[in-house]
Amino acid sequence: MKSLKIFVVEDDDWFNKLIVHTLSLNPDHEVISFKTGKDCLRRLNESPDVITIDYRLPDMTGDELLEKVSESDRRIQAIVISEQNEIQTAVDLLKKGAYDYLVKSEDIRDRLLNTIKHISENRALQKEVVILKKEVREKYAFSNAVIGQSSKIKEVFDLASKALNNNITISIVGETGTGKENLAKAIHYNSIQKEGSFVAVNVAAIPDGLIESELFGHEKGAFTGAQTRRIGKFEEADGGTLFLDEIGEMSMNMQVKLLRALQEREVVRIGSNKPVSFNCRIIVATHKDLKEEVKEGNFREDLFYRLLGLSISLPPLRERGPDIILLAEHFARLFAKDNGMPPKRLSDSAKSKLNKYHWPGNIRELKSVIDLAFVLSGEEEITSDHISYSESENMDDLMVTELTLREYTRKIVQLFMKKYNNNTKTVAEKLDIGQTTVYRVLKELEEEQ
Ligand SMILES: Nc1ncnc2c1ncn2[C@@H]1O[C@H](COP(=O)(O)OP(=O)(O)OP(=O)(O)O)[C@@H](O)[C@H]1O
Repeated sequence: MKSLKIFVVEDDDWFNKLIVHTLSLNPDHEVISFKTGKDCLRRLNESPDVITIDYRLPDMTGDELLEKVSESDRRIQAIVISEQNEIQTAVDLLKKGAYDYLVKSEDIRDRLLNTIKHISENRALQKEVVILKKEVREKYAFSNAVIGQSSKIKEVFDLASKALNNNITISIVGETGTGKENLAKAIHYNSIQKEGSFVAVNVAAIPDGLIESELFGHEKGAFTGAQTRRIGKFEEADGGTLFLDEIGEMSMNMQVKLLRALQEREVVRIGSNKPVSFNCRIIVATHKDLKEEVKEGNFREDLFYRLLGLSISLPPLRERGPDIILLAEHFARLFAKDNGMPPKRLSDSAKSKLNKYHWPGNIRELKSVIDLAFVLSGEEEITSDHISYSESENMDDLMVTELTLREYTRKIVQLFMKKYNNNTKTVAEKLDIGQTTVYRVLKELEEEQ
């Protein structure tokens, strides 16, 4: 299939042939020629991508035809071709929506091909953007993006769903890796803000001196290094969602400016005195207890209340019961898909090991544990042998995870075996138990695997 349909409207026979010939040299172009504006309008329902319009047609002027074309379909790109180089006419036509204004000069063929090439590239990019937007939307459809069926995560879904049809500020609190940004994106792509952009700023990652310009933008020359004007994240997120991660790390000085911007719903770029209004949803996230931060004088109380909005608390993974395995299976499928590999299942021993761990790094940690297990495991199955935690399991960690006495015994024996180089005699002495007990526990562990 030809990728670009071009209508050529030109009453001069010789020039018409020249343009048609020039454009038809590219096999991707389907070129249809007309002598009058009316003939062209009659076939507009065939949805051309581009129309080249002679400025002086026998039945109407170039701008009349341009207006009719844009009224009928704004996506059609019009190139007006004129005998004379009249700047004012060119400006007027471009204002009316013409893509380009070319003069019938010697290099018209090259210039026309160049313009068509730009249009073609723009079209391809636009198509790509539409496809990508659709993909992102599918990826962040709630059921695909926020995996979980535990009662705690269901409460999160219920709360989040209340925010989809309005622009209420949302504050998400949760330990590191609990999925705060993931939830913020899912809310954005399912909300009335979804046509705008999702713009994320990690407050903790930007040095204090740069955060104002990052959020509010700056004018050219506003400070050393500001070589061009740059719009800030508030303006970038206009119509969409601004996600401020690690808000608890913001300096007091910047908190005052943020409060002012949120109250006035406008920002002032550094080096300017003209306020620019914005209209975006704000979602903030933190792993800190902001109320405590307010009490300690690290966070402004007025800003705290301004940002509180709909408050969603994301539970740590260890409190999400069945979600641990659901997520583990999800990440195993994802790893297989991303790497073009066949899927693998999780053995019962693997599931049991995953369920017993206390997950200090939450979902992010689970994802990397599963990625590694996938790589280390055999063809079809991930077993407990392939599951290893980066954090060494010391006695403190042991107590964080809730286990039965029998399971604690096994863990303790395992730890001591590691510590004393698998010397069962020393382990038995250190634990003040018989060596046969050590053997029995080790045998049980072996049988379990
Ligand atoms: N419920 C979920 N379902 C599927 N994937 C999830 C879920 N929650 C989080 N993830 C994934 O876990 C990883 C960590 O999530 P995310 O970055 O959103 O956490 P965070 O709380 O914002 O982390 P931090 O506190 O470090 O900023 C990401 O890869 C994310 O896609």
